[in-house]
Amino acid sequence: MRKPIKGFSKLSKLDKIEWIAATYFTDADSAKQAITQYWNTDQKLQQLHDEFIENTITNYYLPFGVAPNFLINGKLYTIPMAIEESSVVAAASKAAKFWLDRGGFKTEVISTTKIGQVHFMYNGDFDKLRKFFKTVKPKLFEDSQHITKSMKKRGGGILDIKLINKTEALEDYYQLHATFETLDAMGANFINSCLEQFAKTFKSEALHFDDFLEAESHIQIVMSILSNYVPDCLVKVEVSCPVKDLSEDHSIAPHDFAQKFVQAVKIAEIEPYRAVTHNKGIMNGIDAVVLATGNDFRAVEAGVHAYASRQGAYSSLSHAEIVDDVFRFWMEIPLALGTVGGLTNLHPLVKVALEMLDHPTAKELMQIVAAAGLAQNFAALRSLTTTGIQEGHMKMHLMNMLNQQNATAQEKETIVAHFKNNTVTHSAVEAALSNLRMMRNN
Ligand SMILES: CC(C)(COP(=O)([O-])OP(=O)([O-])OC[C@H]1O[C@@H](n2cnc3c(N)ncnc32)[C@H](O)[C@@H]1OP(=O)([O-])[O-])[C@@H](O)C(=O)NCCC(=O)NCCSC(=O)C[C@@](C)(O)CC(=O)[O-]
Ligand SMILES: NC(=O)C1=CN([C@@H]2O[C@H](COP(=O)(O)OP(=O)(O)OC[C@H]3O[C@@H](n4cnc5c(N)ncnc54)[C@H](O)[C@@H]3O)[C@@H](O)[C@H]2O)C=CC1
Repeated sequence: MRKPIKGFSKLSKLDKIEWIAATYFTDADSAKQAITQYWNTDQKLQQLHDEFIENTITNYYLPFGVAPNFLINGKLYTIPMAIEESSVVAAASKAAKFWLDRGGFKTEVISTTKIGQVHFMYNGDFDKLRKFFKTVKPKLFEDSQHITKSMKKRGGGILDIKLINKTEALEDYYQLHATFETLDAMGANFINSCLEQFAKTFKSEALHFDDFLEAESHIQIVMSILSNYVPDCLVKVEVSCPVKDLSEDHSIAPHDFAQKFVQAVKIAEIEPYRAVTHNKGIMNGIDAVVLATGNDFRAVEAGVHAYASRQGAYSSLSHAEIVDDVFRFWMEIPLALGTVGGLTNLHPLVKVALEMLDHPTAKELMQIVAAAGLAQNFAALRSLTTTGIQEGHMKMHLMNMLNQQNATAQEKETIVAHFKNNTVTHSAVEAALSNLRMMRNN
């Protein structure tokens, strides 16, 4: 029977590994070897990674790939992508190359407002609370000046604070609902610091507000936190071209392709089962760039999916139409991103990614990330509505399958050549490899 451990966090990295290896693995030495082989030989670099999180025992590598040829508002980018799934980078690259000759991606930042809330409980007369809020509002701004000073100088800060009555949904529940402009920062720390200051001022000032009865003056602050739902931090991305220009090969007529493509998008607009997978395809592109640029993909994921449900049912993030023989494919997506703060100035590969993108502002990064998402969606839908997804995906997945079978470099070369003209499936790869090995042994 395994026992819990006390004080694990205080152990050294080596002692943590020793304990894990001894407790959970039948072959403790191999486990230790598997864990420590990913340590970086540069101790300073390793320490930097160790200190990103807590109880770090090793590094977990993700491939860092690039998708070239992204023409966004007339500027050419090579987009860095950190992702484990085969075919995503290839798909983004292929879509970028396709749209390169058709005007590229047109993007526009619609808004950059972020939101934070102080959630509190008040048992009393709402009119008195409203009056108190009006009186205290200037002091909420004033008391947070030590936090907002530099952000204000840069052109950002607190935009507004509102009192919201939520008692119809939950007894005694109110909010201070604040909006912020955080410029090049994702803003979590700035917003949370402001909110905690609002909460402090709000609670203490309530104690001295003359109109409140004794019970009313004791406001209970439940929590102060930014929201990852950012429907007003929105970017738009679009591609379009005459339908006749959609043709690449002659397997499907451009008009038929455009119609089928639009139908596929319409299905995702009205059918949640399909919409989730459709949007997953978009997030293939978005998450990979968000990760490579050191941004918070959980925050982005949560916000994007909430946005996809904003009309009461989960729906497609992207839309398509054919008007006057012009094909148009677009989406609006909420993205709270930073190009300063967080990991952006710390992780050496994030610095590489940001330099590769020409040191973008947060607004520029929103547009680049959105283009990667739309490109991915275009590539997936083109495959789905023409060849089927498996052909391209399995072609890219071939190397993983060969690695699983411990194929040698020479075997890989022969098998890849074989599958240039044959359909890749797990059983076909296994059969081809075993044939090759049998022939060699005879
Ligand atoms: C996979 C491809 C691109 C093959 O497409 P292909 O036509 O066989 O590729 P190709 O060999 O003719 O090359 C054309 C271009 O594709 C790119 N490309 C091609 N191969 C590579 C490679 N090895 N490394 C880097 N880039 C590559 C590259 O840009 C290349 O141009 P070049 O560089 O030669 O000038 C195509 O079939 C495709 O786009 N498929 C879609 C794949 C996809 O969406 N994958 C995501 C995983 S599936 C999923 O999770 C989501 C999904 C699909 O369920 C979402 C949904 O349902 O909506
Ligand atoms: N719910 C959530 O999403 C939460 C996320 N986080 C984490 O917070 C981190 C991001 O927080 P941030 O506050 O963005 O990072 P941060 O606090 O590390 O850096 C941002 C700071 O950089 C400074 N700055 C310098 N130049 C600037 C410019 N041009 N524009 C704007 N600010 C500039 C400002 O002081 C700003 O507050 C992420 O790692 C995220 O994972 C933390 C708590 C909750």
